[in-house]
Amino acid sequence: MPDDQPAGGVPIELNKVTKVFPGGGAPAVQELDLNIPAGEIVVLLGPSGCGKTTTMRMINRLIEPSSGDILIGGQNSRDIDPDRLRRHIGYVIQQAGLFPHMTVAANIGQVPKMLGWDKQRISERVDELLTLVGMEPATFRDSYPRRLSGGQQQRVGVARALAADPPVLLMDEPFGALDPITRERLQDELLHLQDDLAKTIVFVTHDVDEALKIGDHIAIMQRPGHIVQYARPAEILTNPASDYVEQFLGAGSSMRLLRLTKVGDIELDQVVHTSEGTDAEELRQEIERDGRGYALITDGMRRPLRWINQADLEERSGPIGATGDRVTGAIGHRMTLQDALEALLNADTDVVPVVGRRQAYAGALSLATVQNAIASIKSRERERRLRRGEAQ
Ligand SMILES: Nc1ncnc2c1ncn2[C@@H]1O[C@H](COP(=O)(O)OP(=O)(O)OP(=O)(O)O)[C@@H](O)[C@H]1O
Repeated sequence: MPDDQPAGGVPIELNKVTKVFPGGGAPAVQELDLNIPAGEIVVLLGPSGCGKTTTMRMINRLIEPSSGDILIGGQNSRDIDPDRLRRHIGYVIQQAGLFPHMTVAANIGQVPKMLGWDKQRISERVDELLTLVGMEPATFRDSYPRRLSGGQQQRVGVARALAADPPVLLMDEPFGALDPITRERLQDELLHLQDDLAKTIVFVTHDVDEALKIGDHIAIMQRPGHIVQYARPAEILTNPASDYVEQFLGAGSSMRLLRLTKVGDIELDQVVHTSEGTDAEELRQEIERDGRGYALITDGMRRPLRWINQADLEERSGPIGATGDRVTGAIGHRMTLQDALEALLNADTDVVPVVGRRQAYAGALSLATVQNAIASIKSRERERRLRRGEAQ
């Protein structure tokens, strides 16, 4: 692990890791195997006491494993000095764990200071990180943690963990104490940050929805301290490995798939679409061939303008011009299917146009399209499972 760390993440491998606390009876973690790919967010998900925190804390050696190996970037963590290891692994906990007597800047600059950075470099880094987590440096640099809201404290916690640009971040229920709206916002911000940073992040939660949203992979844990399923979120939803997993996930897997899937990821309807210059008679014939009875009129940049019905075109010729009913709302291709469904239910029409880059027409969505998409995601996951079963 060189001191001059690359910005991206490194893989972490846990091999048969066990932790028995002195006098603790059953192991807190038992022969746990886990491969965490570089640059991914892996969520440890499970009920209280299943060993999530113990597993995480063994990675930075806040807890020493009783047996087994943990490799970080290919190097056995036993061979790395614990202080040095912890300087290369950012750690974020619930309620941020900031030092109350230190300013925001001093909190963030703590590890760089230990690493011997000069004052100027630390100060620049603090400002850079505050900006990164959405806090105005001039306003917050000299504040004390108690003056900050829970969400702001948590942002500072993330900034502090990122200070020395570690390849690995451990996050132990970092948003657990926040109200639902702040929590959602910080989850979004973390995903946004991760797009650029590509750290290896181990994230502990017992909130199923948080895990599904944040995780590239999810490890579902069961007492005593082992993993019962390790898979991508969609697979866990469509193919829970056991009754335990199914029960833990609870009801509503289809609703959760709606939340996981983006409009741009599904097959959209394609409706007849054309510009205002099109001849009315030609369009009428095209609508008739298509069979839906309507078409979408777009502008020169292919942005949706109006819906037009076959009946509006009867006995007309020449350019269609400004005929038709104005499109009142479009669905963005980055929206989740859940948000799209909400938009559909509130729309004046059964079909709503979907727009991609520069608001250009990309397709259309109806309730039936969404329903079909969910059915096909489920059947794809089933097929994948069958193929894998045959390959084994
Ligand atoms: N220092 C300790 N000494 C003895 N037993 C411990 C210690 N820390 C944890 N344990 C036990 O190890 C088991 C796993 O605890 P751990 O905190 O890792 O679970 P968890 O899944 O993170 O739970 P939670 O969601 O409640 O934080 C529990 O039975 C707990 O009581």
